[in-house]
Amino acid sequence: MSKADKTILRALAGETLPTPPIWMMRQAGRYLPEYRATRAQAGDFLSLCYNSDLAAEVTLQPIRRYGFDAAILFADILLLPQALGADLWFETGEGPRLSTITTMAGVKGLKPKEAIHDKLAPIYETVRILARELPRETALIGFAGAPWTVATYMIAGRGTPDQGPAHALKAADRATFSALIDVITEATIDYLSEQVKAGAEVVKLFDSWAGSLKGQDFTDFAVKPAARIITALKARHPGLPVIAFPREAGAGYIGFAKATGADCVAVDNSVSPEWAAENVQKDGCVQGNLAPDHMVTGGQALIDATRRVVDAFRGGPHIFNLGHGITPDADPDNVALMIETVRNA
Ligand SMILES: Cc1c2[nH]c(c1CCC(=O)O)Cc1[nH]c(c(CCC(=O)O)c1C)Cc1[nH]c(c(CCC(=O)O)c1C)Cc1[nH]c(c(C)c1CCC(=O)O)C2
Repeated sequence: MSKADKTILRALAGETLPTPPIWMMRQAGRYLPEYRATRAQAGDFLSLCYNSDLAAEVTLQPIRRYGFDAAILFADILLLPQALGADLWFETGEGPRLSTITTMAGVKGLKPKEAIHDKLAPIYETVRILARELPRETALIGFAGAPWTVATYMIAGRGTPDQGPAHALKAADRATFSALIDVITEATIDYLSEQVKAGAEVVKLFDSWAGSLKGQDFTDFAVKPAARIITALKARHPGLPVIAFPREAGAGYIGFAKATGADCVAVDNSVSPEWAAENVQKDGCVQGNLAPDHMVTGGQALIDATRRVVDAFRGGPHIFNLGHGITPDADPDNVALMIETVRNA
């Protein structure tokens, strides 16, 4: 089998396949007992991210268990801010905490992008291990956070329900806010480029909080940074496929692929698959969008909803996925049922 036969790469190139390739956001995660065991062996989540052998191991676990068509590098979008000089830690049961950046002096105090690779070297090593060890039919996806989403954590120092602190800085001190977006954008290009050099075949940009950017802000801080990153990456790595995920963008999903140069737009489950087929898939490959709750609840409702997603996207290129990451309370048997349903639909 040659690289060109990997089903995800075919879908990303615009091919309509009889059965959509499938992978799952957060497919390596706490719902899997083998993940919990390896995480315990590493000590904590960040130690797992920076231990290349163990990070490769947890990336491979869902591939062995389920035979997904793609593996996603095990890491986190907040490793980049840490490499830029922010402090980062995870509060058990709560989530990430970072030192905050809210002034121009703070932005100027970040490390130059050339300095990020020392800290991120173990991530590139994880990619190299995976490029060697993955089954030949499995594509390897690298990723980074999109600048807006990463900035929301760097400004607030934590996850926030409405991204209030980032919106406040954007309103009060546009120059500082824009300078931070620029620093993240430039560093993200180099970070993803190193992942590609190490063996990532696809890259995905996670803009988890894109939905809270409205109007011109969506254009300036979701569309434009993504376009800049994608243009630069494709100049360095001709033919590199890119998936963009402007989560909860709603009408902002329309035209996003054309405006950014993304080969595929991942859609969350707040839009119906029929709407996404009509409005987004007309421009190319779509990824999504089964509600992650079905991985908890299972049963006939899971089967029906899975078939509905497959049927809605049958007329064009599609990568089957959830609308957001699988949650820790999911039942691994429901994942198997979803995959069986997709492959027999
Ligand atoms: C916002 C964001 C983060 N990280 C990420 C995003 C964007 C996607 C999204 O919206 O989910 C992206 C991410 N995080 C992780 C991956 C690895 C690849 C994958 O499995 O999809 C990816 C692509 C591992 C992870 N990142 C995290 C875990 C759980 C850590 C653990 O094992 O305790 C995993 C598997 C931790 C994390 N990391 C982050 C938060 C808010 C949390 C805490 C919430 C939680 O616990 O689920 C930041």
